[in-house]
Amino acid sequence: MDIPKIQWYPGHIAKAEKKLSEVINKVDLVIEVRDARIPLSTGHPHLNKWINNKKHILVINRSDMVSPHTINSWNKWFNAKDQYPLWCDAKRGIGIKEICKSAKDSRSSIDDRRLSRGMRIRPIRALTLGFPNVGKSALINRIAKKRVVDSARKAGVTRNLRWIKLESGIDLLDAPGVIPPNLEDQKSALNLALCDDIGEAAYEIESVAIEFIKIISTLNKDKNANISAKQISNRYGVDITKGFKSPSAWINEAASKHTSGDTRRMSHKLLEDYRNQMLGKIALEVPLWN
Ligand SMILES: Nc1nc2c(ncn2[C@@H]2O[C@H](COP(=O)(O)OP(=O)(O)OP(=O)(O)O)[C@@H](O)[C@H]2O)c(=O)[nH]1
Repeated sequence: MDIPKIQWYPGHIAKAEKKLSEVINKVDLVIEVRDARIPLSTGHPHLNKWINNKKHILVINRSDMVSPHTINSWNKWFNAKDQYPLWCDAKRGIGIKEICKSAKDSRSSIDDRRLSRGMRIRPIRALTLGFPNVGKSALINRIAKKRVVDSARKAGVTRNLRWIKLESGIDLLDAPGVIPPNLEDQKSALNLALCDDIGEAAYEIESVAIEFIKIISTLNKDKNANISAKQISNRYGVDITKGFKSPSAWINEAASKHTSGDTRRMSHKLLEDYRNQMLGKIALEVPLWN
């Protein structure tokens, strides 16, 4: 696949990664948050190195944005790798109880570990961590049962650490840890761009929109995703299911109908509609068994 180039600054990433490791060192429990539409692209290859032997809960947020069928397939895939993700919708507060219970359950092994190292027992310290825009702040607010962090604010890891006391003997860091996007893998970078996890300055919006149409026309061959292709065809009045020439021809035709022929504006509209769930539940990644 000819994936559009997505730019980033390596120096910026190295600095952000260093800061993140410093924060991780101060906690006992890492609540890693990923995006249900792209559970692999929102996982970072260095994460295991950063979290070392700390307790780790894998949360997949935005469960409302994919189908129950997709969630089932992913569960089978993760379980086969001995991983047990907890799915949630932090916007509506679904799945939060299970995350709190899992954090509470991890207390005893963290306490035992501290005791075995001759350390005092204290409330365990937890950090939510993940790529930009996966829903970390929304999750913190749900876990804390109050608004402690602005859900759209760009939270940094540099300011003073402030802990929120939870009822269960857990102190939760009020700022999320932001993982810098891993853009070496251009396929993941494209998925992150589609889900708005990378600033628009880093990519050419029209080529990303063309890739999106390519993905939809491929998904169209899968009967479980058929609804999305129909929904998109109906919404814009340009058929993506049959008589489909090429992704750029589709964008041109849609642009002539909706944005006075402006393909850039049409690309923007298409991606915003996807991100705002106007196009149905579309998973950009599905499990691949090898
Ligand atoms: N549909 C849906 N939207 C969500 C969910 N969780 C968060 N959002 C929305 O996604 C947007 C981003 O959420 P945040 O909580 O700010 O994401 P974040 O990971 O803290 O983002 P950064 O601060 O950029 O790192 C907000 O508009 C939230 O309302 C979810 O489970 N489902």
